[in-house]
Amino acid sequence: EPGVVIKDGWSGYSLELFNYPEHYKGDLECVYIPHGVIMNRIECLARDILEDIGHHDMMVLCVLKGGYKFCSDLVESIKAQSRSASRRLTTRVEFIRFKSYLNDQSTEDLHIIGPDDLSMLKGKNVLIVEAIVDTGKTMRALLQHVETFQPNMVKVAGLLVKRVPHGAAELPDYVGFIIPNRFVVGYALDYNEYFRDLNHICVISETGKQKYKV
Ligand SMILES: Oc1ncnc2c1N=NC2
Repeated sequence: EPGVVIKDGWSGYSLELFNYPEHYKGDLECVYIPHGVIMNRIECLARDILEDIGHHDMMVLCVLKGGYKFCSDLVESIKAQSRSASRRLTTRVEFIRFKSYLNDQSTEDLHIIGPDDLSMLKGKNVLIVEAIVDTGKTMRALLQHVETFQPNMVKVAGLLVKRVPHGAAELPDYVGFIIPNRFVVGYALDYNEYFRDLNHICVISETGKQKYKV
């Protein structure tokens, strides 16, 4: 199975059934993926990752900002499961950001902000951790960039893969959920920097879109 598939018709859970920050009352449509479901799915991904690349020291490349919660919880779960399997596994985390500059054409130019020197990746098992993959552009740009540092192996973990037209041809190696083409927030996914402090993955309401529009 490539991941938990959420169908287009999924209307999410009613907000009244869940706890979320008071200041977002009225700004959300529904709870799309509750925090507990996210966490359990992450434990499964951690187990698969450990089986595949847990025999070597691991270099985790966290794609900011959206990936910081997924990365933190995933690394914790990998460490917890490697401890209980009494494995000695060091997991180092590096952070990179993408600045997609819109030049005068409509094309975007993906520019990686982060440590210029990623030579510490040489010979290592690298795990790229992204919260959401839609077009797959950043994933491909990052894979290309990482390959130049001659890692031993590179794998990609994506919490969410969005079904978008002309979407990513290839899926990440580890997929949390495959979701419809809707704008989701929460669990570090933002809308103009809002909703990162929301634990569940939710769909933003029209009110919320207007309220936090820039
Ligand atoms: O649904 C989304 N929510 C937040 N951020 C992004 C999304 N898709 N690409 C980037």
